[in-house]
Amino acid sequence: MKEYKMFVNGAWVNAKSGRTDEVINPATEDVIGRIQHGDREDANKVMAAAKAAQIAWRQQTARERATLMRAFAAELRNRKQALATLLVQEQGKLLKVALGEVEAACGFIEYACDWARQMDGDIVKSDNPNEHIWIHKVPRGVIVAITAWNFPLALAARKIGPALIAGNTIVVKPTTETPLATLELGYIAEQVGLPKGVLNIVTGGGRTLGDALVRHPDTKMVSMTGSTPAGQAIVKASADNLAHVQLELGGKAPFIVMDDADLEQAAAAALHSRFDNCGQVCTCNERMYIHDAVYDEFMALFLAKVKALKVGDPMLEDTDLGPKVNQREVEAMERLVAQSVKEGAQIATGGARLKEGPYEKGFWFEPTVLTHVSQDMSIVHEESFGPILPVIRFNSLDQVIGYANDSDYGLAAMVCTKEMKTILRLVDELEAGEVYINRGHGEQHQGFHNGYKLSGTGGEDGKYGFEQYLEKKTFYVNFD
Ligand SMILES: NC(=O)C1=CN([C@@H]2O[C@H](COP(=O)(O)OP(=O)(O)OC[C@H]3O[C@@H](n4cnc5c(N)ncnc54)[C@H](OP(=O)(O)O)[C@@H]3O)[C@@H](O)[C@H]2O)C=CC1
Ligand SMILES: O=C(O)[C@@H](O)[C@@H]1OC[C@H](O)[C@H]1O
Repeated sequence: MKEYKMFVNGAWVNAKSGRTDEVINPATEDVIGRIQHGDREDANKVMAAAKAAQIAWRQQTARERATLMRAFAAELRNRKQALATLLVQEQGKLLKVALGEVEAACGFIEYACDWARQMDGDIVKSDNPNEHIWIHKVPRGVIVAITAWNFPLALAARKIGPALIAGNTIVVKPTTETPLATLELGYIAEQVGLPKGVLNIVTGGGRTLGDALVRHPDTKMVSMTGSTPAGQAIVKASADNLAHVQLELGGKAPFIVMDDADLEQAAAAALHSRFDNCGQVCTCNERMYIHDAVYDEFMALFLAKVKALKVGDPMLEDTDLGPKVNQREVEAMERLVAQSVKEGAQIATGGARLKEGPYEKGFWFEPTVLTHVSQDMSIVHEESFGPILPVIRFNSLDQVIGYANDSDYGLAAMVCTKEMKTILRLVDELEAGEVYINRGHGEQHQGFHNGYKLSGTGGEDGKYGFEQYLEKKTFYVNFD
């Protein structure tokens, strides 16, 4: 087991409180790490360090910052196996998914580095003679990054990359559930010679340390990934300093199989998009709509695939699902299934927590498919963020667009169809920021990960995500 301190101003420090928290392995319930329990006092110290460091950091050229960050990404890649193993231990994700997460983290940083010589501004003609209007893009200052437990390393890199290339400094607060791989980034910062105070990593509860960071007067932007309630609390807390807030929150993505779909392709995509990372991906297939004309054929294909899924040791190559991340989450699965059955749903497969034999320790749940589900049931509207899939039949495009939009969320949607008219209608009518046609979920760095409704605000990734780490400054230069 490893003891971690907080990485503040280039040094490893203890929390002022002297308190620590344990991190457990969700597959074994073993304690695998101990972290500092930071709080409001620690927030002031780390913000002062980040603010002081930002002056020299923004004065470096973007190319110099990118050179350092490319070295950072290269060292991250050098440590891929060890970091992936740590991600498996703290989050329970499959080793192959964890290896992909480390690569995604490298990619997020390298994508940001590509922007180093793309940052531009505007020169605009003035209405006044002998006057220029210059619109400059400048860094915001200190960025606070708050991340969730499902892809902790990638979510941190997604924010660190653009923040630092744009000339900001950053304070990262990972979730107390899965902070270890993120803390390892401090050692990489040391190794590549990132100036002190540019990257800071602190640990502690969101409602205490996180809240103090959000409220701090020197916080110029908060980029948070997590649940909708936490995101809403952050917006309220940021009102005092009016920090720019970028939120990636909950989702309830519909997976729609039209009557003209390639059913084998659709079944494979639906399976991956529900059970990837044990259903703990924000863009997962959270509710599936199957056209009446293909329902029986599709469900026979799909259920056979679900029943073949293997739940077990996430380190093993032939495992399909690891454990849920903690006790609270696996109990939430039990609650959701019980409530669904009470409301009239039927369990087509799965439905129970695994507790016997190799599952005696850990937080295991069966891959679950619910049928005879109606649109008004709670499972169709409440995010499960786990291996539970309600299935609903539909008989027209109008009906299924209405079902899909009947949600407080609007992060992602998946639609299997070959019909161009259908796809073009979805551009206009589907209330989701990210739509996948004929494939399952999986963003790319150059896209734009953008939640509608209660799924978030601001969006991140790509050109539009990078731009949010820059502020505009307009000069009216008169030379009469
Ligand atoms: N849209 C997207 O891209 C993604 C969305 N998610 C969503 O995240 C949720 C699961 O992640 P989970 O970690 O449980 O989410 P939480 O909202 O519980 O926590 C996310 C982060 O926010 C912190 N936090 C919580 N409350 C506050 C607060 N009032 N002020 C400041 N910080 C706070 C947490 O700290 P701590 O935990 O230490 O208390 C944690 O670091 C799901 O709803 C999922 O849909 C997940 C990944 C991606
Ligand atoms: O946050 C999520 O759940 C997804 O955006 C996930 O996070 C990092 C990966 O690259 C994405 O698939």
